[in-house]
Amino acid sequence: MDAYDIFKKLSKGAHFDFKRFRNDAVKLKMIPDWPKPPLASAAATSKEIEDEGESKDPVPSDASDTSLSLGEDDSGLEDESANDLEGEEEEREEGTRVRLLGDLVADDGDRKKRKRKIKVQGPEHAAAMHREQVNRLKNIHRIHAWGSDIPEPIRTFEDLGSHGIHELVIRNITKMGYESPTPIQMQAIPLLAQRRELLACAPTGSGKTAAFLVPVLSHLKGPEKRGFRAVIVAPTRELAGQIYREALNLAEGLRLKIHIIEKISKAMKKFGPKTAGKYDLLVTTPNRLVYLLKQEPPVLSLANVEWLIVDESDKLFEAGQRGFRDQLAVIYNACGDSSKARRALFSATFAFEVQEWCKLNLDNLAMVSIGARNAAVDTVDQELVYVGNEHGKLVAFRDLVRKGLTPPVLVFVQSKERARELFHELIYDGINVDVIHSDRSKLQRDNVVKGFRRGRIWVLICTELMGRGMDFKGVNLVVNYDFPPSSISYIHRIGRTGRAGRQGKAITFFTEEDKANLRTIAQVVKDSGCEVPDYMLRLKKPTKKEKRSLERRAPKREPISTVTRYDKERKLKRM
Ligand SMILES: Nc1ncnc2c1ncn2[C@@H]1O[C@H](COP(=O)(O)OP(=O)(O)OP(=O)(O)O)[C@@H](O)[C@H]1O
Repeated sequence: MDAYDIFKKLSKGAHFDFKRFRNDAVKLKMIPDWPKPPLASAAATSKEIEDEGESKDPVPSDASDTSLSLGEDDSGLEDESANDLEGEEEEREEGTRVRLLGDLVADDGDRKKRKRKIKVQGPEHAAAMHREQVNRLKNIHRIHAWGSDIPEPIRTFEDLGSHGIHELVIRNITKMGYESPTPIQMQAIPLLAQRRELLACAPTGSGKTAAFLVPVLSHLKGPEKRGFRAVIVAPTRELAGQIYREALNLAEGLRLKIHIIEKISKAMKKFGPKTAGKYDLLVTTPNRLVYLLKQEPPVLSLANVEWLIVDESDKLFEAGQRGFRDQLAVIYNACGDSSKARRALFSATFAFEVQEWCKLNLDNLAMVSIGARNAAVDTVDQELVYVGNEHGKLVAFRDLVRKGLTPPVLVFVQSKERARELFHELIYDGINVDVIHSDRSKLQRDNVVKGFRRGRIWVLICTELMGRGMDFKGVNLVVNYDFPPSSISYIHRIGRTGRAGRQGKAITFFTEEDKANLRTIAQVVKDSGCEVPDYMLRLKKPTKKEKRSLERRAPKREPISTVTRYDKERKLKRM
């Protein structure tokens, strides 16, 4: 048996790529060296190739650049010829001999296999491949979507054009330096562009604001002088202010009139019947809006509203804030033709009650969730530090300062009083520190936020007020001076750092008082990839009742003061 025979035997049933091995075959004088055919014939259909295979003529003159394949069709996956091939196959008998090289022939023993493979190709095959790619994209970005007719996620911002997004908005996205869409933007924008009602849940700092602003602004297109056509509701005025600024940036050039309700008294004068018509988009907290709507006659009209967006929806629905559902009903009912008004709710954390409410109230609901629900972002390096007692917290914080803090730093405490106390302790330590809580005037709050953004304030002491939605670029460290009341609060607080893919750090102090919630929060820390001591995960789980009571009432703590009770008692004894 010579090499030729061996090759013949070995190549039986094999795929032979004529394009790749033609030179070798010519060198071995297995086939004559014909000139290359023009491209047109290289693109000969599979049917032609198969017909050749049946030909009596051993090597037709234009066969040299076609791939003869067993088990595969190289005519192109989406080529209709694949379908032709299918028909052809049915008529063939088993055991046909197929030409491999020159006069080399092999029994087509793989006939059945080939039949099956060829059959799945064609338009259905292309559709299956496409679905597979979409699924892969969703898996990579951990996009989960539920509902009927969910559109495909976009891959790039260029794809927005095919979803009808206004070209000026696309230009503004680029101007803002956003290079590619975040997972929530990939899926939520096409859904909202189809005017679907939506419940969306995506991690802190993952670009939810743009995910709703882009389709809403694009839908508004330009000024229409019909009054508000979109309303965005957020839980705090600081967050409303932030959304307002992002809306102005994304809407540049659209000439839309975007308004934020800062002061009720101002709004009362502003929205007279003559002026109300000139606004297009309203950003507000629910209390202010409901107050204005409940005036007789209502101070503003939502008769032409087409979009109602709720940011930080689970905060607004939180237990004890039962009122918000009623407020939302007041707002929604004020939207003239409510069937025209589409609603979308966004948050970083998922609440079962919100989902149930949406299922009950929203029309043809779509739900999107990115990654694991109620998880901390994995870009934050987290640490839980036992500090013994209240005095230990001050010592530990001063130790952090001594070792060198890299500003900006956010420090969370559980109440306004404690925010004040900590501020008075730290103000003499020579660090640029300030404090924000709901007792400070609006002007003071605005100035503090501005100062922190501009780097004038290095350490900002705050209450839960700053926990939601606030986007301070480059916060390096979050310190939970007081243990958070729940894992949800923990996720939002530490989410002020490690935003938009940046790295961040979070340090959480705990004492004996915080044992009840320690296990739950330690689990969140562990799930996001950080280390926690095993004993924490073995602690007793808090009951639902305990959890709820902790959420409502933070543990009573010693005042924040360098002078401890022990020192005070000793001082008194000496007197
Ligand atoms: N596609 C993008 N590419 C880069 N940066 C982006 C993109 N989209 C948004 N950002 C930026 O990411 C940061 C976080 O965005 P945003 O405040 O909307 O987050 P979020 O998901 O609403 O967070 P939170 O849950 O804390 O409210 C912002 O500074 C925003 O400018």
